[in-house]
This record gives sequence, C-alpha cells and structure tokens, in this order.
Amino acid sequence: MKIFLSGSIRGGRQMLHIYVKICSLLQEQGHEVLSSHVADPELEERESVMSEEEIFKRDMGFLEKSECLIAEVSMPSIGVGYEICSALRYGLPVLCLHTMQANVSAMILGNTSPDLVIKQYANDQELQEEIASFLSGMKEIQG
Ligand SMILES: O=c1[nH]c(=O)n([C@H]2C[C@H](O)[C@@H](COP(=O)(O)O)O2)cc1CO
Repeated sequence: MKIFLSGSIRGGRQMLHIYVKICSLLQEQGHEVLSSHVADPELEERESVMSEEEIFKRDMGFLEKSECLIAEVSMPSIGVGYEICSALRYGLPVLCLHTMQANVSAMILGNTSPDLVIKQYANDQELQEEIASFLSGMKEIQG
C-alpha cells in the first residue's frame, strides 16, 4: 500500500524517533512510504537545497498518490494539520496517533469525519497494534 507518513518538521523534531519507528515498521511490512523523508534525521540538510514551493509541490504530489495517511500528531505542526485536512478532502483514510501527554488540537480531536481514526498509544506495542488495526480495517473496506 502507498502510505503518506506525516510528522512534525518545523513544529519540532522531538518525536523523530517515533517517525523512524513507524516508517521502518511500515516498510518492513512491504508498504511504500512515499514521504519517508519525514523520518530522515538528515532531512533539514537535504531539503535546504529545495525551495519552499518545491517541497510543497512534491509533498502534495505524494499525498495525491497515497492510499492513506498516517500522522503522528503529538507535536503541534501546521504542516501536519494541513496534510491531514488535505487527505480528508481527497477522501483518504487518516490515522492520527499521539502519546497520552500530548496536547492535541481540537481541530483533530473534535473532527468527527468517518475517514478519521484518532488513537493514543502508551508504548511501542500499542503503536504497532493501532497501525495494524487501521491497515487491516482498510483492507476489509477495499475487499
Ligand atoms: O521541509 C519540509 N518538508 C516536508 O516534507 N514537510 C511536510 C511533511 C511533514 O509531514 C509536514 C511537517 O510540517 P511542519 O514543518 O509545519 O512541521 O510538512 C514540511 C517541511 C518544512 O515545513
């Protein structure tokens, strides 16, 4: 499955280790993570050669090709919020994951879209289980 992974960049990289975990997990299961750069520790250096417009166009292109979006939303990030909103407008299933202590926006927690699943996780195992359950739910819908 083609998956868009969304995680904070300019909103703060404190959760990078989780983006790395989610990205590796998805790739090990044979999924294609179109936005794997989100989990790249060297990202800021690599993207410094790209213009803001190039970054925006590339990411929106990836989103249009994706079958679903998985966002880690513990860090408040304008870009992540924008990608979630765009994915919902394209009709893509969206999974938002966050830790217990995260102060997640009401624009996510209060969104009752049937395409949006929001889950909190306490540890790596719960993170894995929530992702597995979301992806298997998608398979059932797709048949
Ligand atoms: O350099 C970038 N590359 C990039 O792919 N993005 C996209 C992917 C991330 O899921 C999201 C992060 O947004 P933000 O930088 O506002 O935290 O935006 C965002 C930036 C910087 O805003």
